[in-house]
Amino acid sequence: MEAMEAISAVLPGLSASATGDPGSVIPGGQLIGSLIASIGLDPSLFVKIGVTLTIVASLFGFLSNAWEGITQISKFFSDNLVSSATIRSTDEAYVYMMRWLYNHHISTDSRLFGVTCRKNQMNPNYRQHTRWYGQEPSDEPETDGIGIMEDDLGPKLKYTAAPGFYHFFYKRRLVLMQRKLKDDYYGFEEPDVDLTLFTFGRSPVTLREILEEARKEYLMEQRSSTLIHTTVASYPPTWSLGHPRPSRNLDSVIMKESDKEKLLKDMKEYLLPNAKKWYHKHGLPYRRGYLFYGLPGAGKTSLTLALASELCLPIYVLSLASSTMADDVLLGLFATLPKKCIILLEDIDSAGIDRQSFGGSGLYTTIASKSDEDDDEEEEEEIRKREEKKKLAALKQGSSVSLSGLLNAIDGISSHEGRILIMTTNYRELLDKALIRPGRVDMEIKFGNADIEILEGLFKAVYADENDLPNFIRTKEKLSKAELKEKYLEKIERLAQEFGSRIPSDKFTPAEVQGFLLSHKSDPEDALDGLDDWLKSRLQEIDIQEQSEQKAKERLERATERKIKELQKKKRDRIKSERKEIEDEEKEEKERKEKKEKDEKEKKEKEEKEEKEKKEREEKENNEKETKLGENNTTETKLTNGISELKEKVQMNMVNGVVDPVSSAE
Ligand SMILES: Nc1ncnc2c1ncn2[C@@H]1O[C@H](COP(=O)(O)OP(=O)(O)OP(=O)(O)O)[C@@H](O)[C@H]1O
Repeated sequence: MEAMEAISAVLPGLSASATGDPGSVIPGGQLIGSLIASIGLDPSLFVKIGVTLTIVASLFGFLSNAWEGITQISKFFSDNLVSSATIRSTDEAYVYMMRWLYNHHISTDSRLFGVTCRKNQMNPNYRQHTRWYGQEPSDEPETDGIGIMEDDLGPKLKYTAAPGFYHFFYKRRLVLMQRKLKDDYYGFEEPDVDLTLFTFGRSPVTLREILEEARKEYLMEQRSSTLIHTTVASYPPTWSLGHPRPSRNLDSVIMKESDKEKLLKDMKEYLLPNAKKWYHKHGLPYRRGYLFYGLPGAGKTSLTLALASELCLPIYVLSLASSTMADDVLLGLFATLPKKCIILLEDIDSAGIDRQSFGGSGLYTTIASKSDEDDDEEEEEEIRKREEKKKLAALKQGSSVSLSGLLNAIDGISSHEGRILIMTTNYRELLDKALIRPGRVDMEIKFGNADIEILEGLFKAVYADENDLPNFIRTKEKLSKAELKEKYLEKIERLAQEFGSRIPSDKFTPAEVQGFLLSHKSDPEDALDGLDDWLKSRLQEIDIQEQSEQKAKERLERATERKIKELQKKKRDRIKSERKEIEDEEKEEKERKEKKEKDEKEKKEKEEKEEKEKKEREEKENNEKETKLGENNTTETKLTNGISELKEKVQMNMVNGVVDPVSSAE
């Protein structure tokens, strides 16, 4: 009964039916009521569920409206009352900011943090540059601004703020920071991150101050390093900043002092503030070019790096031997160079190799265009050069940069003024003259094997480090630090001279000698002790190498000789066959002429004969005619005479009356 009352409270129609009230509002209510009653459920449960659902629904509605309201308010705030700056991790400014955050201990000590021991974790773009010259990245500050330190066990962990919201105070102002992964990051590639800074208020001044401070701090730090830009293998290739390399002291490059001084003076003069005006006044493009040529490992790249450090210029490195390099790419890269920089063009001999090897234009066109009458010697020399070039081309992966493409890039319209161009090559003799003519190359520096001066210099460069006073000077005297240093330097000077005198001059590259010294870097005397063994083994190696090179050279010479002979034979055969052709032609011509003359003669004779015959025939005919005429005349005369006789006879007969006049006449 109680149940029925409850039901009737919730479902009046249903209860009405149940009680047999004909005024039931819900059809079937009676049936549902009796079903609920029959399974013994308390209908008030439904009431409670219904009420709860209603409350939850209302709460959701309220919350969603409240969220909407909050979103609107926050949007209003961010649109009107908040300033923000967003930096992508692919941008250089990101590096400045991350370094700044690291320096100021912001985000690295946050509760949520990312951890890695890998280098350059956050920036895939920059990571590519660590492959510069095949070297492993050093422990210099990385692109996400955090230096990796190593302990004895290996790289230490580094901490970065995880994606999310952080806050910090800058000049007593609250700054919010959000690190957010790019939306299209799927987890299997390196994450690209957006860093956004917010300040309250409509003025962006605080944010700009932070960014400017970060930029200054970063660039000041970089002053002690050289910024090296390389190309990224994207399409089209673009410049990208690699991780900075520690500045290289010019003194650490051992070469002829006079060359070094001359070069530095020239570059400094070129970079003087009024130099540009001077160039323009004299109608010259404001550019300067240098060629460093010679053996590999003799210091060309080292000198470039040291010059960049000395002159505080960034370096832009381009390798023409790279297979991705092409004329249009080169032009594009030159066009985007900054106003003052060093552009280092490596392996310039590889420009145009393909073209020359396959005889498009250039050297081989020149050969081809030479007439056959040229000196054999000259031709042999050209063939030799060609063989060498082919060999070289085979050694290198073909670059598709043509000579004209390179020249265009160097001093074409799109080439910026103000830059210093340094070209390096191991094969100066293979360069096109156009490439190294004055105006493109204003100064050349040759790098060769180490002579005695360089050997001593290399020794001193490794051991005479004033900051690194050695422990190998053992003396019982009590010496001050300065005295100890002097003594040490004196000793190094002596050892350097000994070192220089014991190594054959011009036999080893500076890189080789440096390699040996570095294997004894903690003790100069140790280096001298090990020198004989090293020299013996190296000289043996060099001997073997020279022998095999000699053999290869001889093989090449023999092959070249054979080729030259073949070509000469071909040439002789060709000349011979041409000569024969000419002779045959001349003979044919002569025969033709003779035949013609003969034919003409014969024809003439024939004509003459015919003429003669004709004449004779005519004469004969005439004669015959005349004879006939004579005969006719005789006959006529005879006839006339006969007729006269006959007439006379007839007349006589008539007179005599004997004959008929007609038959007598017949
Ligand atoms: N003249 C030098 N003075 C000091 N170090 C040198 C010198 N030459 C070579 N080295 C050392 O040898 C190594 C190779 O030198 P570097 O790369 O400058 O040679 P390179 O002439 O540019 O060679 P490549 O033609 O192969 O590019 C470097 O580690 C460098 O420090």
